[in-house]
Amino acid sequence: MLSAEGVELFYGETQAIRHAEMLLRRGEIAAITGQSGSGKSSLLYCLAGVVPVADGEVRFQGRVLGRMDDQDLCALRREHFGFVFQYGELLPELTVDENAALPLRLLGHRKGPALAEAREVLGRLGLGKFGRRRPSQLSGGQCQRVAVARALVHKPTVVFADEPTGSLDSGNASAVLHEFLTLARSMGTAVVLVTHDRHVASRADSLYEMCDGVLVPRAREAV
Ligand SMILES: Nc1ncnc2c1ncn2[C@@H]1O[C@H](COP(=O)(O)OP(=O)(O)OP(=O)(O)O)[C@@H](O)[C@H]1O
Repeated sequence: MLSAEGVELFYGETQAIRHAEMLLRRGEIAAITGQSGSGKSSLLYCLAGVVPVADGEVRFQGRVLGRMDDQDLCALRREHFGFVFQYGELLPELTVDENAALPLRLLGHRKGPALAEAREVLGRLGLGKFGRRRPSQLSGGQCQRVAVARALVHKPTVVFADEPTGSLDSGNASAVLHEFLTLARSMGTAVVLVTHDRHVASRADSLYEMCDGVLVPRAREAV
């Protein structure tokens, strides 16, 4: 469904990704661990078509992202991809419901049905009562759940999650991650999860380690 074939990425003289090979199947949860600065986030951006690769190809459902024009790539990302970042990156002026409904609004859904969908997903994450609050009125864990709801509300094909629980304490991180992966699995959504946390990575179907720009597949027992 999503693949990287010989992907290379440079920032000026710095080579961030060296010939990365990866295959993500429908509904698969893949985790990428590795030291700070090893290139995990950079690979995520390549896979999501956010940065153009210097060499090699990223393919999504048979289409080479690097050969698509900006408009088509944006439309593909909007429909098929979801994103969760370390700090939820919620919009402070919108309510929780409105934040979670954003991807549907960007896809052209009317406000009422989009909010109803958002409330349904928020409810599955235990936030049914918080829809009318602003993000500033939520805890860190609740904000990350809203970010998860926003990433999944449009039932994307794949969610890219960059340290989605990195800002939370370990108990909270574990709970949010469990809810995130359970919801993604129930929707058949694939996840590429970047994390420093090897325990978090052990919940994935497939594991990779990024070592100085080189992506190395790892056996589950190695974690
Ligand atoms: N915009 C940029 N311009 C120049 N160099 C960059 C840029 N972004 C990242 N880098 C460099 O590319 C390399 C990989 O960075 P990247 O953020 O992908 O690593 P990471 O494994 O995600 O790190 P962390 O776990 O700390 O987030 C690092 O050497 C970093 O300094």
